[in-house]
Amino acid sequence: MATDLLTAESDSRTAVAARGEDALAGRADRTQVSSSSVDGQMAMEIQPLSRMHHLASTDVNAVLKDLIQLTKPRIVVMILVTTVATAMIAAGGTIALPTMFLLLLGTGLVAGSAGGANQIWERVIDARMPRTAVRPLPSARLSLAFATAFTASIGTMGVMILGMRFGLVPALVGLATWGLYVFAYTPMKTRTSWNTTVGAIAGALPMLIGYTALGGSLLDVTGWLLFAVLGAWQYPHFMAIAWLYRRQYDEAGFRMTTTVEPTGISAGWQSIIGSIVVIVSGVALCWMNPGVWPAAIGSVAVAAATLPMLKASIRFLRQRDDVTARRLLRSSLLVLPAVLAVVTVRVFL
Ligand code: HEM
Ligand SMILES: CC(C)=CCC/C(C)=C/CC/C(C)=C/COP(=O)(O)OP(=O)(O)O
Repeated sequence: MATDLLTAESDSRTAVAARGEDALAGRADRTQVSSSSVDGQMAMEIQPLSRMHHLASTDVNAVLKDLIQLTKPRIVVMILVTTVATAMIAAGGTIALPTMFLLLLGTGLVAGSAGGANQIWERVIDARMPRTAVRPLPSARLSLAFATAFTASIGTMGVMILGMRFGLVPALVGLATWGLYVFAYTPMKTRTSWNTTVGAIAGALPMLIGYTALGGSLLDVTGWLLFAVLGAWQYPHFMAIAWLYRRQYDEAGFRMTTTVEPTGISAGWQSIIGSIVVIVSGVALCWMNPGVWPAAIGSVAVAAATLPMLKASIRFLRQRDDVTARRLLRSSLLVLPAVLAVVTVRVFL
């Protein structure tokens, strides 16, 4: 998973970026919108004229692939990992499979819709970065209308599933997260590097969807400690990315910590502080349930699980280059599930 992200910017990506800019600038004279009915659903895409023919199964697969890409699937999967943990912590026991399935479906659809709305909003600026130019909208593989209809449909379905099966609170938290991510975080990305803080709040709020869906309350300290773990984790996670893509961000016009403070010292410190807050909130979570020994063992386990990310943050601060940033990103993606596993298991001891 991490290898995809970490792959060096290739020439082909740059070429796609140029094509995407062309398409968005209306210079895509070799493209044409086509539509076809697939399993009762209208599927639309913009295809090169040379490929204009009846939609074969490969085209259907390509459209499905693009729709999945529109939802930022890797982020959604990781959000669902956090949802499983928070739901189990709130339930304090096992959860019936159909209940878990509906929770993951509802949360996944809302999160995917948020990713889609973000890509719709950023379709022009995304065409300027090799990393994002390959996305379905900047590279004109999906039409704006189809992407919008899909994003609205899955978002509505997700909120309805959460509301009807789990109640108003998780549904409203989902809606608020969507709104914060799309209407606050997304426009802030080109204005101020404080966007990361707003993004971290949006990224951490899904913790409260799973938590409130399975009986937790918004007034519980536990729910907010879970929120703090994910909120703080995003600093090392994103500072590594912000360093790796700093030139692309800068050239495209995004204001990130590493573009406004290019030495990386601020990014390094933010990663270290974020890692420490993950340990502190994780340890606090271990003490929220009775039992001194399980709490003490859990605390040591949380610290041990987060240590690779803290060490990688310190190494990055001391030697700010792509190698240390890649290690930091990789460790962040391993540390989050590990910490969540520890605090979840602790509840059952
Ligand atoms: C301030 C908040 C965050 C920012 C700015 C951020 C940004 C990013 C970016 C730019 C990528 C690269 C995507 C790509 O390769 O095109 C990424 C990857 C990823 N993010 Fe985040 N992210 C944030 C929060 C989160 C959250 C809350 C989660 C889930 C809990 C998450 C999980 C992931 C995963 C799993 C990847 C995939 C890594 C890979 O492709 O190997 N991120 N993030
Ligand atoms: C339930 C629900 C609504 C969940 C939504 C939560 C969500 C999608 C969080 C994402 C966190 C985040 C800031 C990602 C980066 O986006 P980016 O725009 O910086 O990434 P990009 O540069 O790759 O587009």
